[in-house]
Amino acid sequence: MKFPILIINFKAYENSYGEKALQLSKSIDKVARESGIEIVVAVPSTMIHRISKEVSIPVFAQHVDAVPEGAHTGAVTPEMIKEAGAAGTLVNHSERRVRADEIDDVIKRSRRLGLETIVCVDRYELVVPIGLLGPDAILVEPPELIGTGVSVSRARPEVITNAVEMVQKVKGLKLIVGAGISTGDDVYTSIKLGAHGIGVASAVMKSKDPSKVVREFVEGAKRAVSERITGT
Ligand SMILES: O=C[C@H](O)COP(=O)(O)O
Repeated sequence: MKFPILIINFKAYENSYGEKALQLSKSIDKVARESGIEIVVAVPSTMIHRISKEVSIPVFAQHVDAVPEGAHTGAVTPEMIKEAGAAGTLVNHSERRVRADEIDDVIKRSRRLGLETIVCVDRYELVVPIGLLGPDAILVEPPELIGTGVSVSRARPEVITNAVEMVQKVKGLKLIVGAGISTGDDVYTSIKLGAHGIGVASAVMKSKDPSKVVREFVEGAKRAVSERITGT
């Protein structure tokens, strides 16, 4: 992963699968290539193979099951998503919580397989304990703001500033923030406050013009980074 980063979680929206998801991924891929900003799409497991063959951006799973290979009907393991073409996986999303020992197992197995992990937590207090398990990034999202269009950067900026302080205690760990991110300004503010990127779903997936939204996000990220460089 390169930073700043935008994580676009397709969840199970009506355009998260099939031809619509493929076209959406291709349009996001184009924005990423034109802008040079890293964008990851987290897609349903059934779409990993199809999308990863057609785009150059990293394709992530939204979840994997921490079960060993064997008799586990319906399970999707880290090995399966790797073979399908995934570059990594989200872990412990608030809509798909798992136990701490499962988070640990998925992080370790993923690393052995060359998969990256982004572990979601619902509060900044978990950044250090979960970060010490060794994921590539932590995604902090207050659950009450998810899908509301009211962004964490506007409604709860202290979540970001506290998480920024915490993430510095874990060497190499990157901080992504999300919940309600809707505008380029939300992305700008999140990165200005010290996050390495943002996670988003509804603002892109429910938009009539998702590419436009993603372009606005990219502009927000670029503005924040250039101001950091110039110290403004
Ligand atoms: O994974 C993404 C988050 O749950 C954010 O969702 P949202 O952008 O719809 O608030």
